[in-house]
Amino acid sequence: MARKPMMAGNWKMNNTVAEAVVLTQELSNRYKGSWSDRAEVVICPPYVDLKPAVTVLDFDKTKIAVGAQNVYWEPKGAFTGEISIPMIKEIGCTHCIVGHSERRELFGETNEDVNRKVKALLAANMTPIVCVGESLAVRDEGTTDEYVTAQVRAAFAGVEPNDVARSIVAYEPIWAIGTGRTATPEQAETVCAAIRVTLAEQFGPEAAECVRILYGGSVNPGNVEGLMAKSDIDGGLVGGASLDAASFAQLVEACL
Ligand SMILES: O=C(CO)COP(=O)(O)O
Repeated sequence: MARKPMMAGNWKMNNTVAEAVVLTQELSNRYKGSWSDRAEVVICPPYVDLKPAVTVLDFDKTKIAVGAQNVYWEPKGAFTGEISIPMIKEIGCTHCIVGHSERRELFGETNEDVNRKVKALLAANMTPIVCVGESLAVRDEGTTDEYVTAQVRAAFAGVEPNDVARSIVAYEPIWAIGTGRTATPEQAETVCAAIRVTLAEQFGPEAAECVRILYGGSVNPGNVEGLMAKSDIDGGLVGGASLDAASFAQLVEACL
């Protein structure tokens, strides 16, 4: 089954509003939706940049979608410092990263939190980009597949197959994030294939065949082609290289 490739940029905690406007203008000048029948492009800026990014990118023109990097599952209330799904949806976000390893490691996000966020986003008809990935210690123990597939099962526990089918999974080995040390295409494909097998076992082969599985971790214009050539890798979730319009454009072109 042909899955539409996706290139997603995770800006992390980078770019003020003024900087975000410049970068999104550069992106908008480059794309103008010319590739949109062959790939989906999403950028995930910090919260304060979301509305300016939606405005500048003008999805109808560029087909570049905007996602948040995190969200809380309750719709409103006394949750100081949190941002709700209705808030990001109203300003035009369609996607949201969930369970990034930085949120799990630095902010104590658990598999249960990830599951709540995934369910709440799907209930709001938004697209979760669910991040999973092992530490170097887990890889050295030889239990990567078990660890990552357990994260996938936990993230989608209790979710209906048709909702799983419209979700995105991003496999991001922690040891490859921001380190310049990319997983080899073979290493990445092995885990992405294991993720798809797990999804098929849990939710049926049809749903599993629809799920886009992205690879993330030091993706750059020099290594993207080899990764994208793998059958279970449907795109990338990119940090550093998404902060520069020219290099992000190269990544998008590589997945067309
Ligand atoms: O964490 C990542 C994307 O979510 C990957 O970051 P880098 O591309 O900077 O390694």
